[in-house]
Amino acid sequence: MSTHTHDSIRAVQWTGTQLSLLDQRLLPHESVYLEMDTATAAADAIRDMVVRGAPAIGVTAAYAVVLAARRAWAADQRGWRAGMAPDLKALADSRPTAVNLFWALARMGQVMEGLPDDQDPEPALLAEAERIHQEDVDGNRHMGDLGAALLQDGRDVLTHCNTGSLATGGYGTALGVIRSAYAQGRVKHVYADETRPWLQGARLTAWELVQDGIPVSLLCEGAAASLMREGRVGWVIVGSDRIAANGDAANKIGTYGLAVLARHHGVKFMVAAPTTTIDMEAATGADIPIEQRGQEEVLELAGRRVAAPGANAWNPAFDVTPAELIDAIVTERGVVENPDLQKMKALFAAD
Ligand SMILES: CSC[C@H]1O[C@H](OP(=O)(O)O)[C@H](O)[C@@H]1O
Repeated sequence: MSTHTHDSIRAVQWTGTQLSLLDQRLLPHESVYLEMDTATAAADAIRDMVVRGAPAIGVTAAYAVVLAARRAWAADQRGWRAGMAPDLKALADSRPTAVNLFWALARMGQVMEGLPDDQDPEPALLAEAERIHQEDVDGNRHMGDLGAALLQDGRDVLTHCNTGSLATGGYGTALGVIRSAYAQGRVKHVYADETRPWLQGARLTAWELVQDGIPVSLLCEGAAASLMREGRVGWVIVGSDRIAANGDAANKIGTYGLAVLARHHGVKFMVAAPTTTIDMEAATGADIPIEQRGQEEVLELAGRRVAAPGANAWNPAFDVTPAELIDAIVTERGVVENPDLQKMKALFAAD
C-alpha cells in the first residue's frame, strides 16, 4: 500500500517548468503522473478525466494558461495575446459543467490584461496560478472545519463521488469536511457509494480514505435508500461542480437521488464547495450546462463491454439538486443553511 495521505496526494503539480497530473484513470492500482508542456495536452487531460473534480480542473486550467503563454510568447513576442486564443478556447471547450474552469480562465485573463505587450507573460501568470492553487488548499481546510462543526450526532456519514485531494488543489471539499470531522472525533466511519459509471467512489474516495486510515465502507448507489432507512447515517455530504445563485447545485449524477432519499428519511444534506464553484450568472439550476458523456462509460467496465450487445446508454455526468433539498451549503467564506439558501447572492457575491 502506498503511503499517500491527504498531505501528500497532489492531483495537480507544477514541476517548475511543466504541468504534472496524476492519471486518475489508473487509480487505485497505479500511481502515474503525466507531465505536459502544452495547454492543448492539458485540455485533453481534462476532457479525458486524467484530472477531474471541479476545483482541480480550475487549478489545472490556471497552469495550462501559463503553458499557453510560454508557447505564444516564444512564437511571436508582439502578438502573444492573440496567439494564446486557440489554446484558451481548447481549455474552455474541455468540459462544460464545472464553473471553476471558467472562473480560473477569467481570473488568469484579468492578469493578462494588466501585462504590457512587450513583457514575457509567463512569470506573472505562473505566480497567479500558484496563488489560485494555494488559495484552494487553504480554503478547503477552513471549509473542512466549518462543515465539521455541523456534525453533532456522532453518526456515520455518506458521501458520493470523489471530493478529496484528487478533486481539488488538496485536502478536499466534502471529503475535507469528513477529514476535519474525523480528526475532531465527530465522525468515526464513512460510507462511500461506488458512483457509477466512472467509479470515483470505489476507486478514488476509498483510496484516499484508506491512505488516511479513515474507516470506509463502499456501497452500490442502489443501497443508499436502505442505508438511510436503517438510520445508519446522519448526513449526506457531497461536493458540487456549479451552484446557481438560488442555491440549486449541480454535482455528479446520482446526487439528486440521494437528496430526495435524505429528505424522505430525515437525513441532513450538505453541499461543500469553494465560492469558485458558485455561478452568480446562473439564476437557477436550469441554467447549468450538464455534460453528456460517451455511452461506452456505461456499457463497458474497465474497457470490456458488460452490457448486452445492441443496448444503448444515457450518460449525463451530472444532475441538479434543488436548493430546497439542501440543508447547508458550506464554503470557505461561511455556511448558508436552509431556508437562507436564496440569500446566496448577498452572502457570496462580494469578493
Ligand atoms: C470537489 S468537486 C468534485 C466534483 O467533481 C466530480 O465530477 P467529475 O469526477 O466528473 O469531475 C463530482 O461531481 C464531484 O462532486
